[in-house]
Amino acid sequence: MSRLTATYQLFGQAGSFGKKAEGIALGLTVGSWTDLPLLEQEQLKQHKGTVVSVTEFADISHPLKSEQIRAEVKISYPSVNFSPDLPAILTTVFGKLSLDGEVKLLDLEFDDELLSHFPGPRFGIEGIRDKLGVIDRPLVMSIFKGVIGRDLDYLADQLRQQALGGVDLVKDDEILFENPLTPFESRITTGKEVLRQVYEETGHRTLYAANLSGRTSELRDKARKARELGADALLFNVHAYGFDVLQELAEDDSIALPLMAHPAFSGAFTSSPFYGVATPLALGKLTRYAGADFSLFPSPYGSVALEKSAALTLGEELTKASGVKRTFPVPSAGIHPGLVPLLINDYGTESIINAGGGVHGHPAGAAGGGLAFRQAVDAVLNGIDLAEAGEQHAELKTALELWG
Ligand SMILES: CSCCC(=O)C(=O)COP(=O)(O)O
Ligand SMILES: [Mg+2]
Repeated sequence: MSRLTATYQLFGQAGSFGKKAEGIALGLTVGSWTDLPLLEQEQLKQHKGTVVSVTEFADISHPLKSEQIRAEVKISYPSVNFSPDLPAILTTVFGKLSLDGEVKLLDLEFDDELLSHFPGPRFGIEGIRDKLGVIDRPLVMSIFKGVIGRDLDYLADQLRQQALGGVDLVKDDEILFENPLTPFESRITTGKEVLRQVYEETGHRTLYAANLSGRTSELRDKARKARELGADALLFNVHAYGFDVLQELAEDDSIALPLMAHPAFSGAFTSSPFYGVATPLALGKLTRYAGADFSLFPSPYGSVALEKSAALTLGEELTKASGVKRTFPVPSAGIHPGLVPLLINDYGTESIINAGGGVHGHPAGAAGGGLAFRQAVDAVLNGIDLAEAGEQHAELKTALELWG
């Protein structure tokens, strides 16, 4: 019988966790158990949650309640209890429970039967590399900045400068929504023309991800229109909408565009050490299962930093072998060329170096900023120290002087 196993973090008195875990396993499935007549127990057996393990960490006490220690409990739920979609799954394993004190959902393990309902990314790392024709290095992405209140000409120029810097991808900022100055459809058609011109002039291909936004009921039609207009990819604020909305978009054959998941709003339910959902599960495994080809997240070193082990586990969740294609890890926020060695060391070549301010803030403009990143990537892959590479490349040297 197919089952889903959830791992939770709890705090409490040593020795108290077995009872607590049993309460969760029953409370989220059949309710009471030992009070039931044998006949009813037999009828409900296949629906009952089961405590798989209880692990107490006697050496890790609660930072504010010293009498309490940390524990991890694993509970398995029969898949027959829920329909195979993330809203039903999340409500089963962490619905009412998420409101019940200091409980954090750390992980979910899907068996093969359940995973077969989650096709994952349509393109994945290999599919995106095929589109770009780049197979042997981390990709470089930049972000439109300061474009609210600006017109299409301004956007077109900013896009041209970024593409001339040799970046592989450019994404809208997640705060650029539908607006009269730069409507979604015009951004796509104008962007396509700008990138075509740059390709003709330089032979360099850049893909543009426009922000798919608006009411949920409008998204499918907007995304289909984007495809008709020749869009390269779509940015999506998945955590403001919900995983299932992403999955619907990813599975729709009439959309069939790469989808870039932005982490906006996720901090609201991942950041607490005591509550919510672990970051590697939310921005890693579930974002991948829901079909994102790219997952953006705060790197361990930039301006909005994630705790390092969570940031590394997140990257592993996106790329480790599983029944679905791999999602590109995109560690972001406050990234500048001096961080490229750390990023490649931590995330390897199957990742994307992504920067907004670190591209646009370059004294030689966005084109110089993009070049500095590409020079930093090439230096790292060739085993050359950045400072040494900076002696050969003026853009990199300037960036290192500015940001270190
Ligand atoms: C919090 S990760 C998302 C990255 C992002 O959307 C962004 O605008 C980063 O910009 P920055 O200038 O910090 O590179
Ligand atoms: Mg942004």
